[in-house]
Amino acid sequence: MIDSTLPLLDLHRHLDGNVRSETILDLGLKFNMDLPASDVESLRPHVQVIENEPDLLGFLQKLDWGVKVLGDLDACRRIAYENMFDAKGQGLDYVELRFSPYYMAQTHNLNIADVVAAVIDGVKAGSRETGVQAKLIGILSRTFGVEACQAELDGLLAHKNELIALDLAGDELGFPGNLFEGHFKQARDAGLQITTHAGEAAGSESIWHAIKELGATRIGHGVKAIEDAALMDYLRDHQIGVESCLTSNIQTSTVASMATHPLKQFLAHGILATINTDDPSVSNIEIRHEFEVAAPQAGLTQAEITTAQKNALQIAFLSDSERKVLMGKYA
Ligand SMILES: O=c1[nH]cnc2c1ncn2[C@@H]1O[C@H](CO)[C@@H](O)[C@H]1O
Ligand SMILES: [Zn+2]
Repeated sequence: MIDSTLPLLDLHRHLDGNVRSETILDLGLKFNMDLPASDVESLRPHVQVIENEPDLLGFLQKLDWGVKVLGDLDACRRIAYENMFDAKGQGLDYVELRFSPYYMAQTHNLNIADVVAAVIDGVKAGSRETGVQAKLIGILSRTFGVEACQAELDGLLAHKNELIALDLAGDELGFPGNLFEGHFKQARDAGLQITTHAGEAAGSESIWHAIKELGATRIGHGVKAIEDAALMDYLRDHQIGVESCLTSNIQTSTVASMATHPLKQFLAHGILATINTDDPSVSNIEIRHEFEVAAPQAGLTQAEITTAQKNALQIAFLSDSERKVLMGKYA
């Protein structure tokens, strides 16, 4: 259960992995695109995980239609705006929304920095109207390679004051973190914090690299840390937060079953692990489901679920005063 005396946060949520089916259909019509279906039900298998995918890349394909229909900047703004209302509908008090502007810009050749501006604008408007607090994390989509990621970084840094952190997502096995050390140095020099997807498809060495070479102070997924006792201690001792995404990890076949998910062991070890959604519309889940169905299936007790909810407050990219404001609503 969600502890209703505490704020509810989602720290790992891709806004371009949470595009409504109705919006995909609507934008497909608007931009005269050849969609694989013309109603929500028949679109479902093209944009949602129906059965667990054999691997991460199979899962990631399901995000593609959500960005292919982004025919102009208004469309980018729209999905960002709608994400804030989805968050509100789930009772979220604070979200860190992440997005890959290169991925969003790619199909229709949009200007990357303009896509970033459109997303910022949509999230700000949505936040104002819903009262849900939001911060934005820029993503480098490693799948498109080193040069594309530099163009993506340039677009993000053009609006660095509106972003809180930089992430690295996509094909972790095909494009290891060492290819992106220069990118992350630029981001840190620009004042961004770092959280990267690591130890999802690749092993614990990818997590070590993210921390030591990319400067990550939080890790997305981090599942493979469970295979490395020294890393488990390091994460705890250095208060490196872990953004766990239970259902996503099953759907990508990163973890074989909910019962064997390492989140419970992360918490027992004293690691600041949290419960998050990843790509809500693609996974066909929401934060409530992760707390109320997935977490108990992963063996978490109510006390552990509450600890995860508290950990999110601690590791969120918030200043102390912002954290107090968020807590104040529940005092
Ligand atoms: O679970 C995940 N693991 C790795 N990369 C992901 C995941 N979900 C989405 N993306 C990646 O994030 C960018 C869009 O925000 C895309 O690069 C997408 O492939
Ligand atoms: Zn993710």
